[in-house]
Amino acid sequence: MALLFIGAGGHGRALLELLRDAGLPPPGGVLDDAADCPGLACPGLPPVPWLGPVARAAELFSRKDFDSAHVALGRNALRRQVGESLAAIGYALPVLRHPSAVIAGSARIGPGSAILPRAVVGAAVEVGTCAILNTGSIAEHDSVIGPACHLAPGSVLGGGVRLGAEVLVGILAGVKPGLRIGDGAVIGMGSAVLADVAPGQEVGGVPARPL
Ligand SMILES: CC(=O)SCCNC(=O)CCNC(=O)[C@H](O)C(C)(C)COP(=O)(O)OP(=O)(O)OC[C@H]1O[C@@H](n2cnc3c(N)ncnc32)[C@H](O)[C@@H]1OP(=O)(O)O
Repeated sequence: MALLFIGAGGHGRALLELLRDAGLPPPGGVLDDAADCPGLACPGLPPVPWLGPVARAAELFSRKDFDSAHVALGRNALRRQVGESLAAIGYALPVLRHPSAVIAGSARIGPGSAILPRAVVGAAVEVGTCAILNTGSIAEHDSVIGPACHLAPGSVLGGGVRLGAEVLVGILAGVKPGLRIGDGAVIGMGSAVLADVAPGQEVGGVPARPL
């Protein structure tokens, strides 16, 4: 059965390329709440038809049109919420992994996560559900990445960093080994994080300070 995508935006396009590079078939359809959604399109790839709003997921599952899905939404909290509701319906949430990603054999990747080109996941790393490890990001050994976190392109977690749920580590940001970053925190792009970050806190700069 075909894969259903949720979200017809830029992250969805990145994942279409990932599927092609991995030699996997494109999704059979996409759900998106935008009323005028044209479907998911990327030059040179077959268009993915829009099948309606996200609320149609249960009906499509019960009709046996789809049995697996991927949430291609950039907003962490929404991606987690939609991923959990799809899992409750019964959808399988496969990990989408680009062939150029390097994932240690001892790492564990949660269902619904996406590992983009040249991401590196080190020894004994644990990644929760519906995470995005974006292009060229690095999670060093023993790091723990909570559900629906996003390591943006080029960001780096030193060894043993612990991220709560729904943390955004911005483009090219770095986190010193062993630190803890609380649920929902935002690490601004280009930051150097040298101390723990509280839940919900937004930090930026070198060294990173509350914004
Ligand atoms: C494939 C992809 O594209 S994945 C994309 C992933 N997304 C990212 O990596 C982006 C992460 N987001 C950021 O870094 C943002 O700048 C945020 C979330 C930290 C702040 O965004 P906003 O709330 O819109 O803040 P805004 O731009 O209004 O700036 C507010 C202040 O913080 C400062 N600031 C913003 N971002 C940073 C940063 N990364 N580092 C240091 N200072 C910053 C601004 O200079 C400004 O300071 P001022 O008030 O003295 O002028």
